[in-house]
Parts: sequence; C-alpha cells; structure tokens
Amino acid sequence: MENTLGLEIIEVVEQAAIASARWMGKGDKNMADHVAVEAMRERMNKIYMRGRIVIGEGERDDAPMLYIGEEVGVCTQPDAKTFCNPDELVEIDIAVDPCEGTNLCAYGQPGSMAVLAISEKGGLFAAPDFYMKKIAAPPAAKGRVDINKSATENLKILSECLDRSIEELVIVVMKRERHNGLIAEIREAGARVQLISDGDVGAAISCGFAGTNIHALMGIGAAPEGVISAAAMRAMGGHFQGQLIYDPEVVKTGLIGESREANIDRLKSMGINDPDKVYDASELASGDTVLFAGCGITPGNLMQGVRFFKGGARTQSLVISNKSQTARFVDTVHMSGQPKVVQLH
Ligand SMILES: O=C(COP(=O)(O)O)[C@@H](O)[C@H](O)[C@H](O)[C@H](O)COP(=O)(O)O
Ligand SMILES: [Mn+2]
Ligand SMILES: [Mn+2]
Repeated sequence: MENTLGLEIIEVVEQAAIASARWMGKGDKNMADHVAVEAMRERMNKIYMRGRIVIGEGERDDAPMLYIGEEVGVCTQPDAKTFCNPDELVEIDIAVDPCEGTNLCAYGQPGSMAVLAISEKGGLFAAPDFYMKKIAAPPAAKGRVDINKSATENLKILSECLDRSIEELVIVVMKRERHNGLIAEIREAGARVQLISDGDVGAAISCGFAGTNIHALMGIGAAPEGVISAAAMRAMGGHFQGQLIYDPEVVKTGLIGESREANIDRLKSMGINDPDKVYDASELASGDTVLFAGCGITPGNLMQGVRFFKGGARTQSLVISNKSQTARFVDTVHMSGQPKVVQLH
C-alpha cells in the first residue's frame, strides 16, 4: 500500500494546495476551500484504490467538502468497468482537510496547508464533527505528558523530557475565549505562549520536529483535524491525545448544537458510548499502515507555501509513514504547458 500510494498522495495534496493558493489573500475562504476540495477529488479519482472518505470537513459551517462516506479512486469514473476490477484494488480509508486554515489562506497568513491521512479500511477514527481537547508533544515526551494532567504539571514533565527550562518552552494555543484560563496558567507557570488564530494541525505536527521552536500544542480545536494530527504523530512517534468536547458551554459556541445532553445522544447514535474517553494517537490512527501527507499553501513552520512562476509552480510537501519510518520533504516544480524557464528559487 505504502509504495504505490506514497507518491500519489503527494500529488493529491500538491494539487489541492496549488488550487487553493490561487485564492490566497483574496478574502474568500469558501472559494479557497472549494477549489482545494475539487482539485483533491479530481486527483484522488485517478488513483488505483478503493478509497472511502471517513473524515471530510466543513459540516459545521457548511463549507464545501469531500463528504463522509464518499467513495474515491478510479472505480468512481463513469467508464471504470472497462479498465478496473474493484476486487483487485486495496480498500483505503482517508481523512482529508483540503484547505486546513481557510482563513489563513484567504487573508494571506502563514500556516495553511492541504492535508490528508490514509490507512487501511478501519484504520482511522471516524471522528464526529465536534471539538476535541488536544495535547501534542515531541517524541521525547511521548507517554509522559498526559491530557488529564494540568498544564502546569505537563510543563514540568516537558521541561524534564526536553532538558530545557520551563521558560524555554513555547506552547501553541488557539486564540479563543475558551482558552483564557489555559493561557493564563501556562504563562503563570513560566512558559511562553504562541497564540494562533487557526491551523492547529500544523501546530500539532510541528511539535514532532525539533527546531520548530514549538514544544507542545494544548487546548481545544476541531475533532476531524485531531485525527489527521494524530495520524501524523502516530507515524512519526510523537505524543498526541484527544478527548471529544461536546458541551457548547465549554467551547463557547453554538456551532455544535444547543445542549450537552443532545450531543451525548448524538454521539451514542454514532456508537460512541463513552463520550469522555481519552484517545491516544494509536487509537485515533490505529491502522497497521498510516500515512500523512501535507503540502504548504501559505508558508509555515514545516513547509514553504506555493510559489507561482510563469508557466508553473513550486510546492513543498511532507509525507510521514509509520511503515518506512520516514518523514519525507518533497520539493516539486510543476510545469504547465511549455514553460520558458523552470524556476529554482
Ligand atoms: O483552524 C482551523 C480551521 O480549519 P478549516 O476550517 O479547515 O480552515 C482548525 O485548525 C481548527 O482545528 C478548528 O477547526 C478550529 O479550532 C475550530 O474552532 P473554532 O474556530 O473555535 O470554531
Ligand atoms: Mn481544518
Ligand atoms: Mn479546511
């Protein structure tokens, strides 16, 4: 699965990123999202696989989406019967966020990217479109920090694991009213806080790499993004835990329904009987083979954004694989038509 799909999924995120980047800075987040979805779908439908979307994104705010349950791959083409036998194709589950950080893209801010995670059928947690409390930390702190511990305790643990003082730690938190207490606690403990407006997938994965100057992600973001982050962290051996948040009072938004009780019932109807369960990365991305792919739309901690030139574009992507234990940065020059020049820098 990995060998054949590894390269294909790079192209999937590359095409989504290029499409979205054309809408960078135009102030239209839905368009930036829409074109990324279309480009991702078009490229995925050329892959020899029986793919199924288990995590699409956008239900909460009616964004355009690759919908949950949608089948993707060559078999979806109208004339598929003439060239493909579904029984010979591997069944793949896919979690996508074609434009993660739509606001960042629309307003020309750093950190938006096209991302996806894949695994064999059943290998990714089909997270409901709720929120998720998250903690991500570097591999050295894997299994040592704990989402059930206070931020203060986790900072002490991080400081030991990373052999640096608490004052030298940088913790990413989304700038949201729900995090006012968390932000105050982190600052009180002596660590530094990097507030982000959007894009907690990039922040979570950045914890996995030394040199990003990000040592943990804490707080509540969206659950689908949590699964994609978990897949990347599982593949590279970083720490990730998530707990669904279903109480509108906690997230301070009406976007997830009117009441806690109604949401518990909704979760039960989806087969989630313990709504407070803490999931670790290997439960959110439990497959034997787990691959993450991302491509920068705007420049970020890990990848450069899309750069256009006359007759083409240049992208930077990242593919992380648990099987080959690789984090592969891929730098691609895309040539359209007959470029007069292939731009290197
Ligand atoms: O920033 C984000 C938005 O993602 P997208 O809609 O694909 O542009 C994500 O990284 C966050 O995880 C999440 O969606 C966000 O925290 C949602 O919370 P809120 O904005 O407070 O409703
Ligand atoms: Mn997103
Ligand atoms: Mn998105």
